[in-house]
Amino acid sequence: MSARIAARDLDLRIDVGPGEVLAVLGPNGAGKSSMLQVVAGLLVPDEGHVRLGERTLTDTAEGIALPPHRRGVSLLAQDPLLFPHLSVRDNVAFGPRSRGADTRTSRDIAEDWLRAVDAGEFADRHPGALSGGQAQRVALARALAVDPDLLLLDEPLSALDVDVAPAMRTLLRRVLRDEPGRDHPRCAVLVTHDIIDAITLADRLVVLEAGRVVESGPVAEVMSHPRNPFAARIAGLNLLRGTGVESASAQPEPGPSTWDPPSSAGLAGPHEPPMPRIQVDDSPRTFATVLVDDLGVDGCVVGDFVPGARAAAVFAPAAVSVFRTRPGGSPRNVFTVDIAEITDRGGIVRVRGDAPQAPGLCADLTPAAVAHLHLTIGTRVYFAVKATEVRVYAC
Ligand SMILES: Nc1ncnc2c1ncn2[C@@H]1O[C@H](COP(=O)(O)OP(=O)(O)OP(=O)(O)O)[C@@H](O)[C@H]1O
Repeated sequence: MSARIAARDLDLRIDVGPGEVLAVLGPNGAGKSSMLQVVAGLLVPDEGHVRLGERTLTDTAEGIALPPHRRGVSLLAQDPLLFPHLSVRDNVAFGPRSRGADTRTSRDIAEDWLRAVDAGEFADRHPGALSGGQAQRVALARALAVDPDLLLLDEPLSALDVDVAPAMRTLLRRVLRDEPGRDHPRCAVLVTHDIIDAITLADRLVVLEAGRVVESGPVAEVMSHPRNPFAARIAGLNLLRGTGVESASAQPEPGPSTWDPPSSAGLAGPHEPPMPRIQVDDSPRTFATVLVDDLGVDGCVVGDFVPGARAAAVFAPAAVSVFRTRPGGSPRNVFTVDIAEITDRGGIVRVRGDAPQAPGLCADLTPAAVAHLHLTIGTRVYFAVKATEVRVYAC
């Protein structure tokens, strides 16, 4: 699809491969729902097209705008939007019936899908007698009962209690991934705020910001190499962006080092060096610097890197050591940080602070290290990270 909508400052181009599940993430107002509305036929862009396989659903240049029910697309929204006066069975049978199936066949289809989403026992109830999780399962059955080629999911788990969401996620995975009896897998677009949804359900991820695609790629690739602050935040990584310069000064430090996995959560009091890293390869490392304002951040080059072009320096909060006085000695990147937030993350304490060149840098410490360093909001500290823990790439 491609869509330009001036009133929403939207200018998007997104492709989904056959059988692929695409997760769409982005901050509030980024254009995620508008994108789904364009694909579902609820919103006509100023300019653009939507194609599904061989079929054109929208083409502003050709004056084509198929109505929602003729697109072969189902939209499952946050709100199940079931018809309150119909039984669950008739809610699900409504789609096949309005596409010409007789009453008997429509009800058989409905019952098959209700069983597939573990909601067969609710067939005779009315929506008012269902819990939120049950209603959402029925809504999924209703979306699938019309056998769509494309399923659009708009935060389908966000209205569910935390204890119900995992079961719905498992169910979505089953219908998206392992669906029996379909000669070609259907594709799906999943709008979500939850990175776990993207990791567990999607093949690829796009990140929207201000109506534009700012990241796109396989989920693991985007999460390990974010190029945009929003993607870095959901990936749980620190990201600084600046200009790439070749580095003469940064030298690898002795000893094994790697990026994945980061060291134990233990790290990083002044007297507590990071745990040894697991050596994953012996290939020689190329070091480079990302110049962020007046600060050079040294790191290992991974992937593309062009001196003089924009580059990202990325490191895990677990790789950061925190000091009360500026550390000297071995070559490290050092940021002067004023602590803005200290949060408990279940045995790990995340310390977030603002450096002049980089607001919102994070370090993960043990509670003992936080106590030992007497850290509180407003404390000035120094975040240090070895060049071997920083990945540098074009962005
Ligand atoms: N009905 C509307 N009329 C005009 N502008 C709208 C309308 N709905 C949304 N917008 C604007 O379009 C832009 C994209 O909004 P959209 O709802 O698509 O974002 P979103 O990523 O889905 O946000 P959220 O995560 O908050 O649901 C925003 O600037 C928003 O204010």
